[in-house]
Amino acid sequence: MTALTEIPVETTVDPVLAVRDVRIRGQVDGREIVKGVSFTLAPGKVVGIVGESGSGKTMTCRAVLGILPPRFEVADGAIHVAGQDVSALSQAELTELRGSTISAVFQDPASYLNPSIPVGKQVAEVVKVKKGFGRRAARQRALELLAAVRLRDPELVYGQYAHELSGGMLQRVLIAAAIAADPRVLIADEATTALDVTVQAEILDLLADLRDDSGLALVVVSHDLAVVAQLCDEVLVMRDGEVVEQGPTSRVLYQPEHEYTRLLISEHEQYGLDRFLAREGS
Ligand SMILES: Nc1ncnc2c1ncn2[C@@H]1O[C@H](COP(=O)(O)OP(=O)(O)OP(=O)(O)O)[C@@H](O)[C@H]1O
Repeated sequence: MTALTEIPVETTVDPVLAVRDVRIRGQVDGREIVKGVSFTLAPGKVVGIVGESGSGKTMTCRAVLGILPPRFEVADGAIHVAGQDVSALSQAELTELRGSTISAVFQDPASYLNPSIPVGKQVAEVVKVKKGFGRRAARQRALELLAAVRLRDPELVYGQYAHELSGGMLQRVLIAAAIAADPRVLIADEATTALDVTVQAEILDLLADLRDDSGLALVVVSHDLAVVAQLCDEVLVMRDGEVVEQGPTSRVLYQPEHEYTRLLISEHEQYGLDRFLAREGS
């Protein structure tokens, strides 16, 4: 009889996000602005999307979140979130999916907060709506979330208004709101772009901790290769709606095959990517 230990163990984990040959088209002029993007994301993994402005990074994310702007459509391909084909979902089901299974933070956090409601209350509101908590429990959970994103005095921050907080603190509040319903995927679209280098590094560390502690899978969109180098397992390089190169981050950064990737790397060397590459290689 075969010993149990000799039976091969299935190690493949179901992806939490699978994007297959997605094409996005403007319905007015028929222009294809994303021309076939594919990747899969397993729990606890991080995929990065880099490329110049207008290359289709944000539109790809918006398609994944089911929030393309009016008159844009996914013309071809498929998106599965936690095994569900998003094209088969109703608006109500998509709304339910957002926040609870897949969530996002963008640049300019202040614009996502109501200026006249204390920020903690806004996080508590997400907990109430998405988790069905009562008022007191939602407040308690919001305080825990503010602590989890390493805001130093959660009680104080809870009652503050957006204009009283720095950009880095606001981004932490937004991350707290984004993870309030325990999503499995978080999209960070240029989430650290507007922040100074030290605060950016702190937010990237925070995202890495969330990945390590809860198996959160991340999609990190950035025009900054150094950000992607720090966090991502796999990277997609986009230009004009096309993925010109894709693969494990270390391979793409060490042995870029595409001329455009080489250009991006040389442009970033002055921002410290060279230091990252030296550390990885040593
Ligand atoms: N709301 C919109 N209405 C019309 N066109 C849009 C809209 N948003 C994006 N586009 C167009 O879609 C294309 C892809 O834009 P997208 O925002 O995805 O690029 P990106 O790579 O995220 O750039 P950036 O780094 O500047 O955010 C661009 O040609 C852009 O002009």
